[in-house]
Amino acid sequence: MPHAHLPHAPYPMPQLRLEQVSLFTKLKTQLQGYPILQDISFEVYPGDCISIVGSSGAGKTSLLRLINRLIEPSNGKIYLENQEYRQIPITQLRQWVTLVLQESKLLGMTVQQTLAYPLLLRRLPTQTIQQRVNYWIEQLHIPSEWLGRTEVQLAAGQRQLVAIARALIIQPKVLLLDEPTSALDAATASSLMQVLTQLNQTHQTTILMVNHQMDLNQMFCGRLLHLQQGQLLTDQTASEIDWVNLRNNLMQADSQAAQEWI
Ligand SMILES: Nc1ncnc2c1ncn2[C@@H]1O[C@H](COP(=O)(O)OP(=O)(O)OP(=O)(O)O)[C@@H](O)[C@H]1O
Repeated sequence: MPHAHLPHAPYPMPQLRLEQVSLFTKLKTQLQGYPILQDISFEVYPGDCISIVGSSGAGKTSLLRLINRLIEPSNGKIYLENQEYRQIPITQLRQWVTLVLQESKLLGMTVQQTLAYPLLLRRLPTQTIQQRVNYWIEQLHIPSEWLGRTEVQLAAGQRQLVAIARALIIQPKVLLLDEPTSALDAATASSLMQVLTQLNQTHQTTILMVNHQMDLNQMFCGRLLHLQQGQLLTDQTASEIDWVNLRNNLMQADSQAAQEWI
């Protein structure tokens, strides 16, 4: 979709490129693989803020998992800055492209330990670790009284904020978020989206997020990918989207899917 890339004309190459990516799962009872994603191609440029929408089962989470290389495509290729994914050491790839899942675990650590841990692994000096932890706590408005708490002492939305801070602390180039605001109340969701937008604009951190909350998509995202039954139906900039029509389509698709399940 060339129109979606016009604002990025000065960039010589895309940051991420998916080239005819398909994903099939093969169940023992099936002769043929079951298609989860089919023939997906798109490019992402530094500083893009992209929402991925689609009805339940459309393949949104699978797409994020492919881009984080938690799973491999059955066909097609994924590139980061022109390097094919399989050529990039996995630890390096995950430093550059970080995924925050919907249900994040803090692995029994306190919030303070959770945030410091990725930096300890990278053997950064104690003072740098503390400075970076403090910076992201402040950016995401995480209250200092949470720092000594473990995940059982945090509500789902609070855990989600900490998991996002833990992802940002390693300063990824691309941040992948799976329904980051679903467990948050409206005010916290909106303030998180503002922080993410600011991050996107000031640090050029690229954001790809699955988000069902269309009002937030409309307010904060510059581009939207619409998946339907594993295919990329549209790839549009925010100004090109007919939001009313899109909401109706998604609601209709979800109610049809629900009827098929009954
Ligand atoms: N490991 C797997 N094995 C078999 N089928 C899978 C696997 N992972 C996903 N699927 C199937 O692939 C399809 C897409 O799943 P995915 O979770 O990517 O969709 P989604 O758009 O994120 O849905 P939701 O909005 O409900 O989270 C679904 O039909 C799902 O059941």
